[in-house]
Amino acid sequence: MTQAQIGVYGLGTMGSALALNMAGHGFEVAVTNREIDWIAPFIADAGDLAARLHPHNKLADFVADLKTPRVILFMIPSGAPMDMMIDQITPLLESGDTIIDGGNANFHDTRRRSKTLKDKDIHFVGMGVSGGEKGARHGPSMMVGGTEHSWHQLRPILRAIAATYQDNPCVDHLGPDGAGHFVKTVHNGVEYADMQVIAELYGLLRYGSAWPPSDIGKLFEEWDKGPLKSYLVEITGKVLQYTDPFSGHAVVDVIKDAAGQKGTGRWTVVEAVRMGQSTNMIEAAVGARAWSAEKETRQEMQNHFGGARDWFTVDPGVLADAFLAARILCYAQGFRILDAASKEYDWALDMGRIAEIWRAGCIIRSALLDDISEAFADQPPHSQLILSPKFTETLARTIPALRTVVSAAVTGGHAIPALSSALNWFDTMRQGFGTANIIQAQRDFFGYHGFERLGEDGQHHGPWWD
Ligand SMILES: NC(=O)C1=CN([C@@H]2O[C@H](COP(=O)(O)OP(=O)(O)OC[C@H]3O[C@@H](n4cnc5c(N)ncnc54)[C@H](OP(=O)(O)O)[C@@H]3O)[C@@H](O)[C@H]2O)C=CC1
Ligand SMILES: O=C(CO)[C@H](O)[C@H](O)COP(=O)(O)O
Repeated sequence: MTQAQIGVYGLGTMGSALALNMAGHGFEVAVTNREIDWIAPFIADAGDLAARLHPHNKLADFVADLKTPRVILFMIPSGAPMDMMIDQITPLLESGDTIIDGGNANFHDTRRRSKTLKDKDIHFVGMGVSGGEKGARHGPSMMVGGTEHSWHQLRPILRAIAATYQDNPCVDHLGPDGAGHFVKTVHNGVEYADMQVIAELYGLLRYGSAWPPSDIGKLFEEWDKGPLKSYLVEITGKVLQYTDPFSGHAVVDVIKDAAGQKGTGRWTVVEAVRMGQSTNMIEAAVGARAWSAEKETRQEMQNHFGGARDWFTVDPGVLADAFLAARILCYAQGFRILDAASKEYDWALDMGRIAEIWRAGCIIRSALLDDISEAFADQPPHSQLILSPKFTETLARTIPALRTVVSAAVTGGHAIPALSSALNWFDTMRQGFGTANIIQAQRDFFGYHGFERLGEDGQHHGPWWD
């Protein structure tokens, strides 16, 4: 039998879909799984593609079936399982082989693993994969970090299986070691914020204007035909129009309002803060998920304070503009963190290229990303999207709508952590002279920390120390 061109370890949701995608593009794929009972049913369900899938029950046989230098993709949970598998497989590998972690790993782990394996001349690739099961099966967006050697090995396979946008595969080598996983982490941070904004807009229409879920779904369907076009808007439109077969209610009404989270949103926030940045929309989204999980406390609070919200009468067109403004600000915050990390880790991330490979296949794909890639091509001042001529005009036009929505919602007692964070960030950034002079005066007063005087060099102290 021909040797396999790539091995896929982990036949869960993502690994099995990626293996089928590769086989569907003509690649010979060796496959295995921790629980070997899953392997035979996977092959049985693969139909014609089974001819190019090489199942193995033993790790040593799986490795031996691979062409050298070997390429092995792991699609398993991040953290300890990945370390354990690296320990198991490394003794079976040879110089020049590549291990890929396609899971949502913390990029610090990826950097550590790349360094450790480099000493054994094994290459380690941290690859962000986005698009969920369907994306993995029919075309994901993939963010690759690692060595040029590995990219050379992987490129033909990844370009073949990736989603395409105007014939351009949504995959690229973004930088060394943790670059790919960091970009995926920020992708997910943006995903959290965009989802939270959508949930807040839904809440305003549902609880402020008493729109039934199906009507809100139809509005999202409309929005998906214009500048707000995106995968998340599309699926929200669909989700809201489903009826629960058991109760006959809208499906959203039978889903517990407590959101899960696996860590990537939180990592985005932690890294942003560690680098002296802030991404208050993503912080708001991570926080909102955490608060949502405190359902009992919220119910107790409602008993004490009441959960009533005022009538909210804002035109859907105004909501759409507010959404567009918030979405621009959300992406802008994501790209600011990417820029900061790129400088700190010397990754030389190409922001325009990242926007390009996010245009199809991934969860945050949206019409706006096309404009963002063009905005980066024009080199916006200070690399800031909010200063890009491509967006300043749109922001000037849509911020009044965001202000209208935020003011009405806040006055009416509607919780809108992400929308209000977006506006707060915008208002902070448009003040050439803010209020941090007071912070500096306080710091100097209580701690002799010193401050800069306007137009003068050096550190100074206030008259309170004379
Ligand atoms: N689902 C999604 O939409 C996306 C997921 N990801 C990431 O992809 C990775 C896989 O996710 P997904 O396919 O959804 O997960 P699943 O739970 O569907 O599958 C997990 C796979 O990992 C294996 N596994 C679990 N624990 C271990 C272990 N300790 N050692 C070896 N193998 C183990 C499982 O084997 P077994 O069958 O024996 O349990 C199974 O093959 C994760 O890192 C996830 O964050 C990335 C993008 C999107
Ligand atoms: O990577 C993904 C999408 O891009 C995964 O679906 C991930 O699980 C989403 O994060 P969370 O589970 O925290 O919502």
